[in-house]
Amino acid sequence: MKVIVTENKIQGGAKAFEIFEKGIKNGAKVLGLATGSTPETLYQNWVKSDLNCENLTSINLDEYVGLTPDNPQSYHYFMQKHLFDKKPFKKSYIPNGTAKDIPAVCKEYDQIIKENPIDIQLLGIGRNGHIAFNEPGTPFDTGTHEVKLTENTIKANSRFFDNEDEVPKSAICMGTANIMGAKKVVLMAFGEKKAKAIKEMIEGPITEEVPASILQKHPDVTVIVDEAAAQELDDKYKN
Ligand SMILES: N[C@@H]1[C@@H](O)[C@H](O)[C@@H](COP(=O)(O)O)O[C@@H]1O
Repeated sequence: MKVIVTENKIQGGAKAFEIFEKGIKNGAKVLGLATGSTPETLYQNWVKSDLNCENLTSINLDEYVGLTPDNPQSYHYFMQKHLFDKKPFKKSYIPNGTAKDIPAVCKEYDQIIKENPIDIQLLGIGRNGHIAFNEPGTPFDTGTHEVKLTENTIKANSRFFDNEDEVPKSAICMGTANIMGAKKVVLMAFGEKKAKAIKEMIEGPITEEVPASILQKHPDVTVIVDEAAAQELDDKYKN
């Protein structure tokens, strides 16, 4: 894995945007996109840029079950607000968390990804090492599926909701197998709360208990971390 340590998340967002911009200029057409507070600085750079996205397809990692697209906590809403309102894409896919038949939505999503292989996949990371909503213990070969969120994740994500009870208990998530199928992966992490997960992902054993550790097997991963998230890493990763 290539590790880039930046001073702070503003610089990290600028670095991540550089990678996406270069990739798109070199022909990337399908982007795997992510939500959460981490990619916000990337999207800030993106909307300020003159990059035209009208020929691009986006495929988001996940969506909460039960939240409608107009719910401000939904990932549909997040993407609209942070990117798509200002940079419309040719086609944008996000799992439908309000569908009656969730297994059918998952099957369809796997098919969408098969037909639109992801050129660059953006990721954040959870404090317990989860990527998208692939929680510890999720088999590495899983495709799109409904996930029961762990107490850990519900607690961590409750900061976006009025209270913890409002956090949905499950989500639809592109599985680890789909993430590993992307040609290139860019993972961002900022802040000391991510330091342990970053260390385990890069230096620890590859184990389903740390979902992000599978990325050690991916041939093209760039990790962008600020100094706080990099603090537990071996010095050889610090540039
Ligand atoms: N499903 C999302 C992940 O895609 C994200 O990486 C993680 C960390 O979020 P944040 O970037 O806000 O720390 O939160 C959620 O669980």
